[in-house]
Amino acid sequence: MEARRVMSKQNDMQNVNEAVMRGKVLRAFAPASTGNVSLGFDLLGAALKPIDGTVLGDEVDLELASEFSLVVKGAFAHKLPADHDTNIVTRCYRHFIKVLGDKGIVLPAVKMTLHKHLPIGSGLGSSAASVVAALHGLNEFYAQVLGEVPFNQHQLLLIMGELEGQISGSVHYDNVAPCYLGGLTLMAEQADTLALQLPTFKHWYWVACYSGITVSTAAAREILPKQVSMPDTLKFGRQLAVFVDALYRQDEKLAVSMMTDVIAEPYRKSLLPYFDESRQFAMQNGALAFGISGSGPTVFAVCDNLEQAQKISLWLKENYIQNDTGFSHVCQLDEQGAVVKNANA
Ligand SMILES: Nc1ncnc2c1ncn2[C@@H]1O[C@H](COP(=O)(O)OP(=O)(O)OP(=O)(O)O)[C@@H](O)[C@H]1O
Ligand SMILES: N[C@@H](CCO)C(=O)O
Repeated sequence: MEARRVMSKQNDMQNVNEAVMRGKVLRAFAPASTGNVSLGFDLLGAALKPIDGTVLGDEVDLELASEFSLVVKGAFAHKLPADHDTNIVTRCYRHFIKVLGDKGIVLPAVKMTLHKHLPIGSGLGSSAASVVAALHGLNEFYAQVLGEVPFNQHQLLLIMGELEGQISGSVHYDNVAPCYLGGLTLMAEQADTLALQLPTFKHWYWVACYSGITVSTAAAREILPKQVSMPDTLKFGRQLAVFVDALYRQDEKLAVSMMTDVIAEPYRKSLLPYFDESRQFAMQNGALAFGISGSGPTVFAVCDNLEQAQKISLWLKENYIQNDTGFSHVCQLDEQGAVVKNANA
């Protein structure tokens, strides 16, 4: 009897909040991210933000509706399957509602609008940005209906990894974690600690150049050897450990000397026309490090000087880009990660 009274009080409260939320549109933004950062295959990732204010990430709008629907807009909307049931945003919604439904929490439906700004199969964590914007948006939207967030940060990140894994072929957090949390993140993948935020070099610029071609993450994983040699294993472990130590001690020279890729780049660069020439130009023109962003084709160059970063970005624009969908941006790390705002304002 008492439990029923509490439940009915909750329902009354939910009805009041639903009424308040009617007509309100919440917009969630999730930034582009670079996975691996050369030395941390599947374990290290960073969120990126162009310094010129360009929106580099996906946005999802949410508003109350009588039934669920998804609208897809934006520069890369036409590259996604026409059937919205296969869109990862729809899958996020259904999963989110089901997990809560299984706990007896029944929520009103939403209309979601995905603004697909990130190219698909780009190496910039495109599906991860949709997953993070959708799930963070749902969590914050329903928090306004329920009075508290349905999932805490850890629970939500677990769901993000699971959903991202459904389409990229394996669960790896190096895009969803930095995209959601911001900054540079190292995966711990423990029951109570999924990802750790690392210190960074605040004066670094990250040039990110997308060539315009598509490389599927699943295909780029398929071409990697199934075994790693003993010398490469030792080098990988040493580089990652020393890099993290160098970050904590802010030893830039040592950190930079660890930024090479023994796991993926030797195999994946064959998928990337003009990779070697681009690396050569970047390194001869002041880059501290250069590598493949995630599974490519985007490449990144790290610089400690804005002029050099701009020069490298321009050269990549003119030489690495293959078609008119490509772009190049000088970025810094996006320390905020996913954010929501009131889209009515
Ligand atoms: N909202 C979405 N955003 C991106 N991809 C989506 C989305 N919904 C469904 N997909 C599908 O998921 C797959 C994503 O493939 P993949 O993992 O290779 O790309 P990605 O996440 O864009 O890669 P990257 O991390 O390199 O940017 C594609 O087949 C794409 O059609
Ligand atoms: N760590 C993943 C990132 C995919 O964007 C990979 O390199 O396959």
